[in-house]
Amino acid sequence: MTADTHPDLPAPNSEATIGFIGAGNMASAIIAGLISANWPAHKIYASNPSLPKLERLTQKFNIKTTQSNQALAEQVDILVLAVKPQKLADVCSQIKSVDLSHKLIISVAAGWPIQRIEQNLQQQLAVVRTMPNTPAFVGEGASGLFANSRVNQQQKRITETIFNAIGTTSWIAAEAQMDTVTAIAGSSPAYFFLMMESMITAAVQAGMSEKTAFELITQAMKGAATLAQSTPNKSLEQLRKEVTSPGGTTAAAIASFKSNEFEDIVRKAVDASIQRGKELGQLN
Ligand SMILES: NC(=O)C1=CN([C@@H]2O[C@H](COP(=O)(O)OP(=O)(O)OC[C@H]3O[C@@H](n4cnc5c(N)ncnc54)[C@H](OP(=O)(O)O)[C@@H]3O)[C@@H](O)[C@H]2O)C=CC1
Ligand SMILES: O=C(O)[C@@H]1CCC=N1
Repeated sequence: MTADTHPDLPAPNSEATIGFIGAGNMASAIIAGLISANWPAHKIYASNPSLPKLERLTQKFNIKTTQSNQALAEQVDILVLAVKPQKLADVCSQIKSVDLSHKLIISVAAGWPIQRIEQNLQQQLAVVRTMPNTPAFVGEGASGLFANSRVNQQQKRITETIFNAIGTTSWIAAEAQMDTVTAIAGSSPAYFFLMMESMITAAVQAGMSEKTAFELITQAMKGAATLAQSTPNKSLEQLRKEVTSPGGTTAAAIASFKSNEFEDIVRKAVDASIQRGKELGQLN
């Protein structure tokens, strides 16, 4: 056996059992991605305190569900911690008696450092800390991944397989950067939604129908992102300048953004998110 193989985990070919503690938004998005990627439904488990969310997942995907986190933790090869950071200590105390040493632990919780997860579970474990985002619901997620030193290559590949099912994945070199990943990728869809909401409000005030404004604005945002991704030889600044005719309409809007310190507003928001991530990682 090499360091890259693990006796209890099959190759990353959807053969392992995977269980989600917490059957909310992120768990549902990842489960939907796994099902689309042909992960067998009978190898996917979810646990949650309230039944309706479990029933919805069973109806939609025919996965296995339980209200017992402990039973789920005992059953699966890959355990995904998908509860709010404020609930993670409770979950850890419910499952710490389970021997997790041969399992891969994946956390999607904001803030919580891997070391704190291990401390709360009272075990040294192979843990991947991840930060996906809600565009995962449409297969367009962006997930940052960080593995501790106990995670082997096979476990890294299986983590990539899971998160590639909901979008793109980027391995992050230092765990300290995970709060930044949260600020710029986990949380950022909300910033873009706020931007689009604000633009729709402005367009409606200028007399346009909300429907037309929605169509134009969402497509413009999607198009700008696609253009940036498909033109790697041009910087974002260059792309921006190509829109901005001297003395034109864009220049007027950009000047207004700048005079209202848009860049400073964005920097402060990202810093606030990073700071909150650090706090969530320490809250009891
Ligand atoms: N939403 C997002 O955009 C992103 C979220 N995350 C992270 O993902 C995690 C989950 O967030 P999200 O899916 O949005 O949250 P949700 O509230 O949608 O899901 C959390 C789920 O956990 C359940 N839950 C609560 N207590 C327990 C418990 N003791 N045992 C098992 N399940 C429990 C809740 O059940 P009930 O509702 O019945 O109480 C709920 O279904 C968070 O840690 C968050 O930081 C990461 C990236 C993006
Ligand atoms: O707002 C939050 O705390 C979570 C983490 C990233 C997105 N939602």
